[in-house]
Amino acid sequence: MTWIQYVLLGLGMGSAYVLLAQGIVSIYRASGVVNFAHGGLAMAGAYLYHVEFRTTLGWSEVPSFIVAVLAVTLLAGLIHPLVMRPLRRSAALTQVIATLGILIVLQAIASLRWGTALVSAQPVLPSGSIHLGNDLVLPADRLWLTAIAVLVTAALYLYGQRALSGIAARAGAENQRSISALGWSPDRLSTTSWAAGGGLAAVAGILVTPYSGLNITVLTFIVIAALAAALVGDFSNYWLVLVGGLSIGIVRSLIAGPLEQYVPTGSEDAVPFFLILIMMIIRGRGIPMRGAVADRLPSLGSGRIRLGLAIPAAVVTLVLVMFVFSDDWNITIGVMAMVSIIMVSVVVLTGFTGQLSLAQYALAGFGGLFGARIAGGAWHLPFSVALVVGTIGAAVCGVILALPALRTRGVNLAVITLGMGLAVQSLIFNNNQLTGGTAGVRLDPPTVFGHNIDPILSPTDYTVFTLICLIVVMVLVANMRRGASGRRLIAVRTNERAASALGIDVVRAKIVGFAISSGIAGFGGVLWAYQYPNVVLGTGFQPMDSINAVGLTVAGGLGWVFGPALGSGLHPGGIGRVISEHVVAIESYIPLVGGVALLLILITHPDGQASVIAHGGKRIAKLWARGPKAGASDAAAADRERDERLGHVDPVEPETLSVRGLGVRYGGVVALDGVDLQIEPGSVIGLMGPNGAGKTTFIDAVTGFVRPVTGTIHIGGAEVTRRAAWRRSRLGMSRSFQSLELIDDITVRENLLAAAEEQNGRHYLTDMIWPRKPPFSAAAAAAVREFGLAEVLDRMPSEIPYGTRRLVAIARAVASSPSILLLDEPGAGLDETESAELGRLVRGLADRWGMSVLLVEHDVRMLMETCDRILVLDFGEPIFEGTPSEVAEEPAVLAAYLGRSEADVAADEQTDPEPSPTL
Ligand SMILES: Nc1ncnc2c1ncn2[C@@H]1O[C@H](COP(=O)(O)OP(=O)(O)OP(=O)(O)O)[C@@H](O)[C@H]1O
Repeated sequence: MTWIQYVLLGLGMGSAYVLLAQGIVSIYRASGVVNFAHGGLAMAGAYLYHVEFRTTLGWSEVPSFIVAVLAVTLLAGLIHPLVMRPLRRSAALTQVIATLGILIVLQAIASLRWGTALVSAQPVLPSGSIHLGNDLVLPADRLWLTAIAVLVTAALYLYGQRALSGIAARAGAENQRSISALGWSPDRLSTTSWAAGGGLAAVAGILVTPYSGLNITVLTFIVIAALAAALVGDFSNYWLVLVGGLSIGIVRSLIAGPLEQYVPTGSEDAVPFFLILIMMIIRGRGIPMRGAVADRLPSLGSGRIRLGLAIPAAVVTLVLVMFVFSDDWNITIGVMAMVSIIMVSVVVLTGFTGQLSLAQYALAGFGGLFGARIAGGAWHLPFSVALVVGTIGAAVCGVILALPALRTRGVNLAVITLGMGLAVQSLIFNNNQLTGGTAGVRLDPPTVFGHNIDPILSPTDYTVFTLICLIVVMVLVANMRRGASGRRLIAVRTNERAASALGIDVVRAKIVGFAISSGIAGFGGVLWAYQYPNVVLGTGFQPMDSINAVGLTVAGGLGWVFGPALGSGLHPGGIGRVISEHVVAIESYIPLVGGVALLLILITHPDGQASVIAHGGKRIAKLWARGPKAGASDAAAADRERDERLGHVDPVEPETLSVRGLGVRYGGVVALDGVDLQIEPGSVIGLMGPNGAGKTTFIDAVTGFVRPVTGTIHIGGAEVTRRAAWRRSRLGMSRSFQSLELIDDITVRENLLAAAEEQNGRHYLTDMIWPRKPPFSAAAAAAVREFGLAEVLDRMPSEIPYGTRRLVAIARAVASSPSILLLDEPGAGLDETESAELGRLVRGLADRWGMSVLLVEHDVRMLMETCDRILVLDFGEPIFEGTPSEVAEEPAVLAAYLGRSEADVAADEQTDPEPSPTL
């Protein structure tokens, strides 16, 4: 009986999640943005109603409710044009971070106006109990709440299905242009959805506060449950969101009730996280599907350390700290250095690897926890050991965190990591037995080489130490960026499909990215923990700190190693604290200033302060040198000469590709059925067929991007049918993509290097100490020469003409010296002369390099002139295989192209025996 009672009680809280989640989904459906500030809007509504209007002004319930909901509706309606609209062309990552910036601002305003203490609130809905018999009592307010949730769900569903503006809003999330073409203004629709979503958030906040209590963090983090519910409905299906939200409410209620004795304390807060985790494992994909839109990502620095600037800057800072500044200033600089180290972990993970984690302070906390357990408590091991153990421990935790990231990406990963941060805080950091609860763990003062650097007694020494640590971490990460491992991580961030095709083990790259980033966060966490004699994990490493860290890193420059140092100035313990103490008392305004500054920077310079400095620096250097520097051009010429010297063609390892009975289905669509093909070394086999015949699917299946339902694939004697794409690449199979899929964030040279260099896991560590920019392999150098790319090697792919980019894509596929090369419409978009030249180059790859080449092309002339044999597909089935002249005369082929019967085509042939040049 108790169980049913708890289920009924859980419906109440679950309904609040549903209301919040439906707001998130409405905003997402219209504008494509996951609003992490939704809990902040709910909080604003709740404070306005319960504190401002009901308590302070003494208004009655109805006007308080109406005005509070309208106020938040207006606020959300303004957020769109003021913040989100200017960012509509920015990276999805930037937009998510903008919503985090809004959350920071809302929290800062709420804390200034209403403080941080927990406020209890009067019930809003009619109270009383409904007796259901058998001692079952259902509080009437929960029933009301559930009814409201169901009604709102039904209303949203009907609006989305029936109302024209609802349908247009839904279409707008996917393609803003399509709805403009239909005469709707995407901006107005998005603004309306933001306003409506905000209103719903306010309703949810007002109604849920009597059960949850009210302070600035409670409602902010209820949003995690709402995000989990939204995820159940895949941010689109309102009814599934209802089921998800109610289920989370019920499970939480059961955990707080009859299941309490079986689960650790704090488990109810972890429920949404585990639900999200399960959803990800069921729904996620290892590699994104073809057609997944490559997002524009924040731009990246080159990782080059300008010694002429870096050494003087480091020396001056250290001299100032040691001999000029007071202890007070030095404490601030120490805080900024420690925060910067944790933020460098964000650069590695989000900047370089493209994984948005909102749990970096949880990882820093693990570092602090392991370090404190080793150095405090019974062990009493030295500070240096604590640093090592904290770093390694956090890196191991990061590997565990990486597991869900292997099947998800982008915003979903942000949701899951935010949930994880909260779960870690509830289950681990607030657990008395593990962390000493509010008393914390006592630590001995740190010593380095026997020298006491106690942060309380000698803060300057501790600051000098943390600054040296920051410099070392920055150098290691800059080295990594310049080395093979940096290229690999960036390839993964930019395009997982292209990375796999280059032989990069995407899974390993992500795990390593998480491990290195978490190790750095853990290292920073140990330093942070040692600031105090007693480390209290529950308050020292909070989920909101993780959000701030990402925000500040973006403000500083997510793609630059020195970005965190710039962003850390906006940290509450940073420069603002000193100004507050010595100039004007602004301490309580620092979070607000930080949040507003973040939003302004995002809108004006989405790539952060570092990008402005880096570009300004480049411009000054150019002016200074008045033209390219002699030294630089000498180096470039030397590079070129060395590449040229290597530029003779070594034949590749000869291998035959054998495909037997290949079949692929996409749901009900049979994309390929029983296709056989053999390609011998030194030959070019063409694959042709009308649009949708299955040509790209064939390449996808052979190279490991789509799993076939029937058939086998062999490279030489080795069967590879079930092997991952990157493994096939390493066995000598390379491909190009119809849509090129170049790695746009690195230069052409780095694109070729990423393909050509040996894929060795050891580089992830060695690069940090000694990054390598190896000369091109013989194959890559020959490709550069044959494809005429020497002049564009040091340019970004986006800076070179389209035709040259197509050549870069092929050169990249050739750079690893593959035995088998599959080219997917390499000539698309080229004019006749360029196509003819390309055909000759492809022929050369078979004749002189000895490759087994598959050429998919619509340009029939190029196929006829280049291929030894041609296989023709139609509706996924092989209809003919033969020499080019046999293909040109085959009625079945002409019939497939012309959409006519074979008999008609044969009859035409008799009257006009000339083969059609266009087929
Ligand atoms: N991810 C997918 N989900 C469902 N169907 C798909 C998917 N990808 C391809 N298809 C379908 O499979 C069939 C073969 O498509 P494919 O792109 O391989 O043809 P193609 O010959 O390469 O066409 P094109 O010349 O236009 O590039 C088509 O009917 C296509 O609609």
